[in-house]
Amino acid sequence: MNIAIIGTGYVGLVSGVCYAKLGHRVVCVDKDPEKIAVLNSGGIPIYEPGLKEMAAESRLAGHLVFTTDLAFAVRRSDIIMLAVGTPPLPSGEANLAYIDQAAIEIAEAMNGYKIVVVKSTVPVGTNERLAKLMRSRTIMRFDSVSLPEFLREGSAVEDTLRPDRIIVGAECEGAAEQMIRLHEPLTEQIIVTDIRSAEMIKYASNAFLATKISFINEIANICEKVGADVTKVAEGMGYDKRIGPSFLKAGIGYGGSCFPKDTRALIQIAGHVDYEFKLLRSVVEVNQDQRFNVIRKLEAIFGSELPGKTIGVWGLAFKPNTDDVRDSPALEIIRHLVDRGVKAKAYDPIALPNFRAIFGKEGVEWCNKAEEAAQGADALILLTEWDEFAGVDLARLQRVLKQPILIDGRNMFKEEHLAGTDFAYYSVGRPSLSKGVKERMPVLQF
Ligand SMILES: NC(=O)c1ccc[n+]([C@@H]2O[C@H](COP(=O)([O-])OP(=O)(O)OC[C@H]3O[C@@H](n4cnc5c(N)ncnc54)[C@H](O)[C@@H]3O)[C@@H](O)[C@H]2O)c1
Ligand SMILES: O=c1ccn([C@@H]2O[C@H](COP(=O)(O)OP(=O)(O)O[C@H]3O[C@H](CO)[C@@H](O)[C@H](O)[C@H]3O)[C@@H](O)[C@H]2O)c(=O)[nH]1
Repeated sequence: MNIAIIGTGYVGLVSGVCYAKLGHRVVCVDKDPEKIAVLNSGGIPIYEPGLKEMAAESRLAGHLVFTTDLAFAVRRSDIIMLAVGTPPLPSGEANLAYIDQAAIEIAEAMNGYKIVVVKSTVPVGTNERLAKLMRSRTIMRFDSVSLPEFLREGSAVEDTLRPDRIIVGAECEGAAEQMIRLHEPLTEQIIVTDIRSAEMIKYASNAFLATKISFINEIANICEKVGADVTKVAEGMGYDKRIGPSFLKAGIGYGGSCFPKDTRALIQIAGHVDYEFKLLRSVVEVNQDQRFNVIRKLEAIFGSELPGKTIGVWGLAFKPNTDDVRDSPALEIIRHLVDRGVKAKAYDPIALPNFRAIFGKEGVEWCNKAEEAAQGADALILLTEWDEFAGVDLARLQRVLKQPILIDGRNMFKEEHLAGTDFAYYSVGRPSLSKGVKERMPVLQF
């Protein structure tokens, strides 16, 4: 099939490369000429394991083209997929200006029948509104399809080539059939539904996963007070098939370009139909507070002496295997520490340049190596669970730090890692581990 993808960000690029891998003729369009220049020179503007090699193969086979010329891409394609951003407005609502603009440009370029597919995450009713907007700009026939995207950053290629399910929201049977044919090689779980339900499935899925995370984080906070271990609790819960083991990792709360934005947008969507989504409001509130547990632990350890201390920070990305720092909890944690007069030394294996570009404050020493960030620090906080950190020799790390204090915001280390070291170790919802490792530091109560 001939496919045009409008918006070559995360979703557009990964989808485009994967459809090309399946043998389709794909044109990826972006209005950002620098991005297209990077792609045309064989580079990849995002860090995503496996993507660069696959893109190179498909370009070589002539299946994948990158351009800024939207009209060219639309004219030569039968299926036009919208994958532009829908970032949050200050109110929390999705900003639909980019998708509206792209839809207008598509309509004005159309030279015959097209299937117009929305992959971007958009509020319920948006596909219908976009179709009206396009009909006011073209006399050409087209059908609308909502095809929400469920890929995760860091495992985006794998998620796209082996998805749990494909959701197709369509009114036109022919368009739905084309979508089934396109995705049949990937999964048997293709669910065809009406457009509004497809739009809602995306928000409901993200909101549910966010709810699981806030739930386990609250359980972790209680575990710290009652002396239970949240990792054991989550494991025990996860064996129940009705609950499942995934998304029950306690930590510093969720971040990234999707959960924070989509949970707030769903609260707004509900508000517009006069429904207060109380549960989701609490999920967001719990998540917002969870990141401050790291700071509360530092305050409990250093008391009024926290200003002036040097704190090493390991991990800036919102999760491992990505260089995306959008809504990363590390942003707020480090800004808060710097505002309190703390000197931060920060390191991330991949995301440091992106983080530094949006951090917007003085007071951080940017480090090229994990050990450099720990050197001479009064304590180390771990905010992203990169594999690199798991392999660190903690006995050596202890010698590098001014004081052997480690606050593990992701429960990365186990008792055996710490055995034989002198670390005062604090994690999330595992108080027994903290006490067992270091008697001279207090067992923190919050
Ligand atoms: N990032 C993810 O992991 C993910 C996963 C699932 C769904 N989504 C959803 O997919 C959508 C895209 O997300 P993203 O992270 O890929 O966005 P992004 O911000 O990385 O990329 C969007 C791209 O669209 C381009 N663009 C905007 N208007 C354009 C136009 N008129 N013509 C051509 N290009 C245009 C921008 O230049 C940008 O490169 C969002 O709605 C998001 O919520 C994202
Ligand atoms: O048990 C867990 C699982 C995740 N997280 C955090 O949750 C956030 C999101 O993680 P993840 O879902 O793996 O990453 P995303 O790439 O943001 O993917 C989510 O958001 C995408 C955009 O909508 C969807 O397509 C995906 O299905 C959905 O998982 C990260 O900060 C993680 O650290 C936890 O704290 N505990």
